[in-house]
Amino acid sequence: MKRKIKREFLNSVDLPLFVELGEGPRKYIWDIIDELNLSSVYIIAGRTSYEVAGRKIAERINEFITGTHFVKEGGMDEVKKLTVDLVYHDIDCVMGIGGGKVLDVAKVFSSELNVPFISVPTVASHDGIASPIASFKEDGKPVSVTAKPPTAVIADLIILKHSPIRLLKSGYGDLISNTVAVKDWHLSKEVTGEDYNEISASMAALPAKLMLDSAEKLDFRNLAHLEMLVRGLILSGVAISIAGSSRPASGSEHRFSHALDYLGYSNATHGEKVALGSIIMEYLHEKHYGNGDWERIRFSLERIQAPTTAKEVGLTKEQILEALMLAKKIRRKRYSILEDVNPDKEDFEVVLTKTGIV
Ligand SMILES: NC(=O)C1=CN([C@@H]2O[C@H](COP(=O)(O)OP(=O)(O)OC[C@H]3O[C@@H](n4cnc5c(N)ncnc54)[C@H](OP(=O)(O)O)[C@@H]3O)[C@@H](O)[C@H]2O)C=CC1
Ligand SMILES: O=C(CO)COP(=O)(O)O
Ligand SMILES: [Zn+2]
Repeated sequence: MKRKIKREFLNSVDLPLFVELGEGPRKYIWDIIDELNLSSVYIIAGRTSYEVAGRKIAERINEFITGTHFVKEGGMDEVKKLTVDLVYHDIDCVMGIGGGKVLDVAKVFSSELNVPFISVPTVASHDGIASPIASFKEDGKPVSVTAKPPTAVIADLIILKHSPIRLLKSGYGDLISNTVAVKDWHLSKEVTGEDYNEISASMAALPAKLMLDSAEKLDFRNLAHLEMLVRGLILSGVAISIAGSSRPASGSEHRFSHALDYLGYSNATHGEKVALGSIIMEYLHEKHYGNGDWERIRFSLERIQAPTTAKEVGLTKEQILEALMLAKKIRRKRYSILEDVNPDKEDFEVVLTKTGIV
């Protein structure tokens, strides 16, 4: 199969210019503002994240702040309203301080204004902290929106250490899901000739492997371990920018999670859903190509006390099967183990039983 190599992206990849990750990195905010020659920073935050991190940042850079918005529902409607309200304001940077909902609004808003985006995550629940992707709901259905990646990421490990543990575990789930996403991507390269970027794939897969290798002793309240997780999520975001799509970090396991969202099933977090999907899809990769170790994924999730069964995420067997069948119909162009093996409902039932998900 002759492959079409995409070369144009080499000159046009947008990557974060500044990444500050450590204890109390907000001391660098001044320097970043100075380096970027900014004068009017617009803050987007959540009520909690503002108290946890935003207020102190605002005090530090008070003279540069031109306004603050507290995210309500999130989503494209809120971005559109902000854009209409503020398009003629003097804003030369948007700083998002918060969880995924806040960062997604800030990311897309900054893209609409075409100004730099500074990402200040207060939770590390998924790889959106440094990626060019926002994930919104429209009429209750998930939609992925592509924006510009952050110009700077300022991740304070002390704040993240005290964030809800369930969200840190979700970050772990999203990161290890890259293992499956990259296998799907590689499979597609082999079967369909899809363009594949080794650097992007490695940046996504290696931190995921490191996490899985460390699962035995992982403790997210330990700063060194937490740093490994956050670094991995940042690299995952950069891998997405390099690939020009979420391909390295979103494969069949994310399609399962999107299907659950379409159907409106489960209140599980993004990371919990993609982690469950990873067990299922890794099983298929292992069974059909001997490429994978689904038990290792399940073990690692058990080890960090994240859900590995339908019951733990409030799903029935029928709901999971329905989502798996729907996952096959979503994003069909993104060739994966689902297209390759084309499992039917009975096949999926076997997977669910063998993996102990139901
Ligand atoms: N871009 C992407 O690739 C992806 C984006 N998403 C999107 O991200 C969102 C989910 O993100 P997620 O981070 O899980 O959740 P949220 O952004 O909804 O945050 C969860 C809760 O944590 C609170 N919070 C934030 N920081 C802290 C802290 N340090 N300590 C205590 N509480 C805190 C928030 O409060 P408050 O808001 O009041 O500050 C909020 O109530 C969804 O909108 C989803 O669609 C999901 C997957 C991928
Ligand atoms: O969650 C993501 C990557 O981890 C974003 O991917 P999607 O493009 O599937 O929304
Ligand atoms: Zn994800």
